[in-house]
Amino acid sequence: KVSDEEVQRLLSRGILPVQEIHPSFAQFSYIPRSLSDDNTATAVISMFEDMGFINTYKIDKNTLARFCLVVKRGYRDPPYHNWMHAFSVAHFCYLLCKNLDMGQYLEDIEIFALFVSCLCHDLDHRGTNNSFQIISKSVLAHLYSSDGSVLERHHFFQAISILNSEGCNIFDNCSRKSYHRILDLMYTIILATDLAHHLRILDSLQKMATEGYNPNKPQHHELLLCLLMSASDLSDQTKDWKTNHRVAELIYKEFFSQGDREKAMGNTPSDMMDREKAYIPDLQIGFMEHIVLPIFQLLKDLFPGSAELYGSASSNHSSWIHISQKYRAQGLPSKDSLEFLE
Ligand SMILES: COc1ccc(Cl)c(-c2nnc3c(C)nc4ccc(C(=O)NCC(C)C)cc4n23)c1
Ligand SMILES: [Mg+2]
Ligand SMILES: [Zn+2]
Repeated sequence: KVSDEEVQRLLSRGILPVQEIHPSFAQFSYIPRSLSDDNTATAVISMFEDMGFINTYKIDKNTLARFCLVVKRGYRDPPYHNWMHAFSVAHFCYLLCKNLDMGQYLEDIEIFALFVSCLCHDLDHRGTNNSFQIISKSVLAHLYSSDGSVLERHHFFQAISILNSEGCNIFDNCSRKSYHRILDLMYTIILATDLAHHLRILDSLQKMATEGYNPNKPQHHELLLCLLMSASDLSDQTKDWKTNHRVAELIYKEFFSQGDREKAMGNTPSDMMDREKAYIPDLQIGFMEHIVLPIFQLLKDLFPGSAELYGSASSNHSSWIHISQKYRAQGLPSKDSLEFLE
């Protein structure tokens, strides 16, 4: 799938320092989606280098290059859940490591596993959610539905199968003990990307933030990894308004396609997936109030240095409220795409 020429071409220019990719590459304000697709694999290798993982885990450069290209090709091209989403999620994880003193909270191997999980967390996503797998009786549902988190289990096993393919195992030079620890961490972290899982641990997350993080508690390490993964998965919400509403357009394009398919199967889609019923501004306001803002509030409680992330998410929330009032007043149908925002 990935030729030796492609691997050599990726390595030919050597590992680019992150500053050469963009002067503000390591700032929270940087928009990873502004990078062109053919520079993303190079940027991933630069992030591995900049976080010291290539040295610490003795990663062979050819193996790393091939792994990055195979993971990139392991994504399909739905409107939202594509490689650019995975790349932006991994970039945000990199920002957290560079801007917050993560080493005071987590072991290096946990941060390493988190970054690799971000890259792999939505592998082979089809642009439909877990309930669609069940109602459509998809192959994935047949494989994993008894345990729940159908898609997330698939994403994890896709990552394992990439690691097991020729010349792609970036953990080759790790000890057996580290190898098993990394895979256990990846399983926990990728399964945690199911929003239903996040909602289940929300009380424990609030409790941890209230009593204060205790690096001596393994449970706190696991909870923090889940929180950082969810925050990274939703990091588009902490960027500028242009990114925020562009991403909303992609998500609802994906949702409405699923809704169309559910109708074609004779099923009734949820309102947020029904292009005839969805009022996007209000759906966005609800999602930000129930999911996004609480996550970045927790992050702010645990890492005061991350306050600006809550600030930008909050200002995007205000923009949606302004839009909701403005267009509701004018009675404009919301089922048109979000062009009215341009
Ligand atoms: C962290 O895992 C995921 C998985 C899939 C998606 Cl699409 C997202 C995601 N990423 N950005 C968004 C935005 C801007 N709006 C969303 C509106 C609704 C939902 C949704 O799934 N609602 C049902 C649930 C609460 C029971 C997800 C949304 N979302 C995150
Ligand atoms: Mg996912
Ligand atoms: Zn995701």
